[in-house]
Order: sequence, then structure tokens, then C-alpha cells
Amino acid sequence: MPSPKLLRRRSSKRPFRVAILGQNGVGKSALTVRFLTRRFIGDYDPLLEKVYSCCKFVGGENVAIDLLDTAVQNENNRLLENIRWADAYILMYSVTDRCSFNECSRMKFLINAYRKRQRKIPDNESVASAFPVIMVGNQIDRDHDRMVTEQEGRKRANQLGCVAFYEISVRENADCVEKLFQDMYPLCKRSKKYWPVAEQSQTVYFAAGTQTKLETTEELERRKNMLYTTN
Ligand SMILES: Nc1nc2c(ncn2[C@@H]2O[C@H](COP(=O)(O)OP(=O)(O)OP(=O)(O)O)[C@@H](O)[C@H]2O)c(=O)[nH]1
Repeated sequence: MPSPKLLRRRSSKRPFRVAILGQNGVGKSALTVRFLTRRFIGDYDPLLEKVYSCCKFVGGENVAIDLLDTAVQNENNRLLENIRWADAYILMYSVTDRCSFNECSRMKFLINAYRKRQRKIPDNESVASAFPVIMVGNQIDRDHDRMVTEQEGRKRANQLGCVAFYEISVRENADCVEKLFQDMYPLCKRSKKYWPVAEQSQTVYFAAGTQTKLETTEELERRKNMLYTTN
């Protein structure tokens, strides 16, 4: 792999920010890397929390996207920091782990509570449409270990007010990951007024991060201006 070159973002407006939330081991890092590179990589450092920046052609337009691959979500403060940072959320669980499925409800509750507290949303608009959440059940290739049915997942996503629900296997199917993001952006565009859209950029940025954890939004902001590329 070529040594990473330090680049500066050309756009002055900020990208569309997506946080991938979910319990440990559900496949957040695998999803992120699949989307960015189409490759499936088996193992990742579970303690790392990274923002990956890219420009992708989604929903018929070039969109600058910052993807936050979150790490341990046990601390509510960290989770709230990530919620605050993002414009949209992917709530991920493993269909083989009911605990991770239930954790999605807690996270959605926190998203709603935080966004309502902000009072930025007019009364006639719901949190769901202003800050879209997509629920994703991963690891469907492990059918013999399945604990959560597709029907249950869909029902829960509906009850929680998620804008979409998918069952995927990051490991087996790169196309379903691509489709997830392709579908997601148009859904999220409805809430565009809540996030400034970035200018078009042709460079694919990748892997902004060091071995340290991200502690604050300020840290995330600082890193946004120091992006690395593999190209
Ligand atoms: N069988 C199968 N394994 C998967 C799939 N997606 C991810 N994995 C595996 O699940 C394990 C956890 O994946 P990660 O991407 O590290 O999960 P994570 O949610 O980022 O975990 P933390 O970093 O600990 O929060 C790894 O061993 C992956 O190879 C999938 O679709 N199918």
C-alpha cells in the first residue's frame, strides 16, 4: 500500500456526516471498509474510532461523505458526542446477537432524546425525518446462528421510526452495502436543510485517523482538515 499523503480538503462546506452505531462486533468497521474499498477485511482494532472521508456518486450526484466508524459505545457521553456530530445514522446489529438488536432501541432512544432537546426541529417535523436513522441487520450469511428474524427486525425498525431497514451480509455481498448507501442518501436528502452540502470533489479520501481515540467533537473537526488518501 502506498504511504499515505497528507491532503487538505478543497471544499469549504462540510460533508454529509454519517455515524455507524452499534454494539461491538456487529460489523461496523467491516461495513465501512466495504463501502470505501469494496473489500472485506476480517479483523479490526475494536478500540479505534475513525472518521473516513470520501466522495461518492450516490443518488445521482457526487457527495462528500464523512463516515464515523464508532468504537465502544458503553459510555453514554461518547455516544452522545457521536450523535451530536452526525447528520444521519446507521444503527447496526447482528442477526446472530439479540443483545445487539436490543441495543439499537437504546441508541435510537438517545438519538431522539438528544435531537429533541436541541429544539432545532420545528413542531410539525419529526426527528425521524430531520435526522434519519437506517437500521441494518448484518451477518445474514450466518443463518444457522440467527437469533433475530427479518420480520422482527423490520417491525422494530418501524416501531422506532427508522426511515429504512435492511438485512445484509457485509462479508458475502459488497453490492448490498453499495445499495444501502445508494438508497440512503436520497432518503436523507429530505433533511438537507439541517446540514450544509459539500462542494463536489473528485478525490477519494480514506482513513483519517491515528492510533488515538476521538474524544470530542472538536477533535473530529480538527481531523477533518487532515485527511489521508491511499491513491
Ligand atoms: N460471518 C460474517 N462475519 C462478519 C460480517 N461482518 C463482519 N463480520 C465479522 O465480525 C467481526 C466483527 O466485525 P467488525 O467490523 O470489527 O465489528 P465492529 O462492529 O466494528 O466491532 P467493534 O470495532 O468491536 O465495535 C469480524 O470478525 C468480522 O470479520 C458478516 O457479514 N458475516
